[in-house]
Amino acid sequence: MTLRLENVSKSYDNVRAVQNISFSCESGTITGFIGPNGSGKSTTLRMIAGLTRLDEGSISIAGTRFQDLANPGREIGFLLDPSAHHPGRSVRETVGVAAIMMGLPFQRVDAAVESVGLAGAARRKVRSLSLGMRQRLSLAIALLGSPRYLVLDEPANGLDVEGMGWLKASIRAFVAGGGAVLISSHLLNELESYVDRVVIIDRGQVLSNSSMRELGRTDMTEVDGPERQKIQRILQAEGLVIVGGAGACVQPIQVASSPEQVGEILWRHGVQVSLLHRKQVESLESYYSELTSPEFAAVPAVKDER
Ligand SMILES: Nc1ncnc2c1ncn2[C@@H]1O[C@H](COP(=O)(O)OP(=O)(O)OP(=O)(O)O)[C@@H](O)[C@H]1O
Repeated sequence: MTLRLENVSKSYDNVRAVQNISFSCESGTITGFIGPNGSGKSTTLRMIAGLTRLDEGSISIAGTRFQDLANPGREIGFLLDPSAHHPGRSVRETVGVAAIMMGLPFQRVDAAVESVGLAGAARRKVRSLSLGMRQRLSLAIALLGSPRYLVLDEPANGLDVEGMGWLKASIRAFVAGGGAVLISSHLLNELESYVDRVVIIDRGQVLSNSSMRELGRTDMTEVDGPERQKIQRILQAEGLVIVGGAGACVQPIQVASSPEQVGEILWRHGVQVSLLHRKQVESLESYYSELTSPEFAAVPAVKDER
């Protein structure tokens, strides 16, 4: 059971919002989806929901395109835009409309409203709800059809401390039941405490896709030598991501890979190396900062002049 994106691209006029990205979310796992503002997260999540058309590539939910799902709300739940609900409807009516669309009995509505802690606000109009309450309402609708997948765009926005704890517990319970969750967030310290995998995106491209376990073991390598441009060119040609120190920078080149791999590649190419050592990843936030830092990030591949 997999939510799979393969070579997905999307441009708006001349903005390349998403460029050839691929990753998948397996059942029983929580995948964090992180990146700077404007890096393409919402565009990607909206493409999964069929709200934004793909230019290229494919997205499938357990092998089926979203558009082809017979009853999408029973398969995959979305929390994309908490302000999308009609402001004049009550909480109960809003969930009720969703239940009708999914072909669910109205009896499910009160339980759903209660499960997200909104029983006391069931008759309040959406326009009078706080952002955190709208997030809870959106989650009630996302979970209403007992889907197997959940896609959440910044669900923690507007939640208080208790709300954050509740959100985490809800996501964990969903995954414990065999579901798969894809969640975007800027709260990296929070995210680190409960995701299984993390996909880092910047300028529409996936920079890193690894499990938290792998990330803990992921080595950043610092490497340098008299032929710095050549080192950069060779490592990029071998598919490694340079995260800093390239070009004319005075710092060593930083590579998102192990020193063993970097050393083996450079040895194979006969390049002289003056420095090669491991730089440990301390936290998701520090790893993310290294990958996406404006001075260093997405170091463009140097042209192969050979
Ligand atoms: N409807 C649109 N029309 C034109 N450009 C758009 C549209 N939606 C997004 N973009 C552009 O696509 C790029 C990616 O935007 P997107 O909203 O996917 O980023 P994001 O990672 O979700 O950002 P944030 O963290 O700020 O929510 C940005 O350059 C944005 O300006």
